[in-house]
Amino acid sequence: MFESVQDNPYPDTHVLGEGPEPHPLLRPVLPLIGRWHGRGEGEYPTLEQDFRYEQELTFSHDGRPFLRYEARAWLIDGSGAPVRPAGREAGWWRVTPDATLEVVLAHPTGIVETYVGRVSGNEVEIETGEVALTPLAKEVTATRRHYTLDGDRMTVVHDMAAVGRPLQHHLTAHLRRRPSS
Ligand code: HEM
Repeated sequence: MFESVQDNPYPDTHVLGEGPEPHPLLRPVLPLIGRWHGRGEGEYPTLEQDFRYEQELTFSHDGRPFLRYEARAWLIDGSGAPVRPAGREAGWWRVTPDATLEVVLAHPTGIVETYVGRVSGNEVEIETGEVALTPLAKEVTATRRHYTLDGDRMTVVHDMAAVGRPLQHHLTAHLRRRPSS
């Protein structure tokens, strides 16, 4: 039987002050909540060329002590015109009672990462515990992300150890919080 049902009574929100009250354990990560958009630059020693990209991130919650996270990026040319879609990822940022972050991220490239990290003031740092790869995924053995928040601005630096190279810079993005709508 297909019974008629109502809208989900537990929606996510990415706007503080709208929707469910944030769980008290989310206090250290409240500044992340919102939609962010900006530009970045990337490199890796195995790549012939550096690249530029644009990226959108969303951190939202449903009143429980974790954030839902989603990010999409696309490459841009020197004039800022879109070239092609690039990295996408989605996952969950759990905040424990001692304010440790436990993060799980999944990528369409066959990579799943678990991270542990901390918030100190305006800085958030997470480092992989484990990286799982599907059979055709590129070899990634570790990654580290550093977020620096300054009100409605956020800088994200992403280092990775991949394809036989030690942990080093892959991406830096400068994002602004989008006005809530
Ligand atoms: C903003 C997000 C990202 C962008 C814009 C980006 C962009 C790129 C680009 C342009 C390349 C060169 C190959 C190609 O043209 O596709 C590349 C390679 C690569 N990226 Fe990223 N990337 C992003 C996120 C990530 C993440 C999250 C990971 C790992 C979890 C990752 C791992 C790799 C690896 C392993 C390579 C291949 C290196 C090689 O085979 O030499 N990237 N990335």
